[in-house]
Amino acid sequence: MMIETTNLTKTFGDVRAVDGMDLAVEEGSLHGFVGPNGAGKTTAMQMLVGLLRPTEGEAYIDGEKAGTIAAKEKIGYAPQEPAFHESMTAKRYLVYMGKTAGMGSRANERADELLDWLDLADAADQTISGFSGGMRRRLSLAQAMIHEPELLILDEPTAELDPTGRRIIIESLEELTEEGITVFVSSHVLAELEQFIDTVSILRDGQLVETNDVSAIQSEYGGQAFSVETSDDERVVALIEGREWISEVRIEGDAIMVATDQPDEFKSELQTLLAEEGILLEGLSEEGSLEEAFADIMAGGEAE
Ligand SMILES: Nc1ncnc2c1ncn2[C@@H]1O[C@H](COP(=O)(O)OP(=O)(O)OP(=O)(O)O)[C@@H](O)[C@H]1O
Repeated sequence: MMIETTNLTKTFGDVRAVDGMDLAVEEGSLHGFVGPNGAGKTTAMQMLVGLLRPTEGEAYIDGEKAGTIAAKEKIGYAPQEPAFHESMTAKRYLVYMGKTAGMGSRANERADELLDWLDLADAADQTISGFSGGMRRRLSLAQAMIHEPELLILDEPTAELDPTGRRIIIESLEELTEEGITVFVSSHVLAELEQFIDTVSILRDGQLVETNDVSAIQSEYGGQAFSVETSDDERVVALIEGREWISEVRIEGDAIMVATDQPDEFKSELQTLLAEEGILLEGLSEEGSLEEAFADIMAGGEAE
């Protein structure tokens, strides 16, 4: 396991910010760490990176106890509110961070690679104080990656970004999947992560509510729901019932309600079937998403 915690707990006075968390994240996975504001995500991450000491329980990073040098060397961390040396240029800052991590002359080349990768090459020689919010997030990600860590821990890397800024970060994280890096990324908006994470843990009031494959959570909580209107609803229901890309189908009023954990498959198969049968598609709208499933989990009091 890349991350393994047992009864990980942190209390601040009466507040159990993280409460008996047993978490396991496999090497190479892209793991979403999701929960509403105040759920304990930042506190848990700070224990994993060794910035906070657990009140109870333990955390291990690839077998090394969290907080030890051996564990820290494996981790790249981008905090929720990154703090930079504002008067440095982006390039100098990255090289400096690389050297601090013991990289030597390779830091220079690595900084250029990362600036390039994160669309910051043109800003390499600008001082950080003039950077926009989006540029700061990207620089923070570059900083986390400078020493080629095995595990990236990213605290809400897309928070407060405009859609373009979000897209650049998410696309960058998607690319990491191919490199086998383990990514542990938090957000309070599951929809932002669900397109690229493979496993997810959901945290509420310091406790893990659920930890599973994204696809399992999607099907457990109904997956994606669609409302479909056609010229012959009954015939369509008869045609699609029992197909492996359908979890549930029924007629509700003037529409067919469909739940599926394979929405893309569903949409393309439905269109093929309707065309073959000469049935008209009069309306197709998305009714629910993992985000709604998440809202149900949050509201459902399912914590152990
Ligand atoms: N240093 C601290 N002293 C006292 N209470 C704290 C401290 N740090 C966190 N808390 C409390 O612990 C709980 C969890 O906070 P934490 O920041 O870990 O949540 P979070 O899930 O990261 O939330 P957000 O998405 O808002 O950052 C909150 O109730 C918070 O007020």
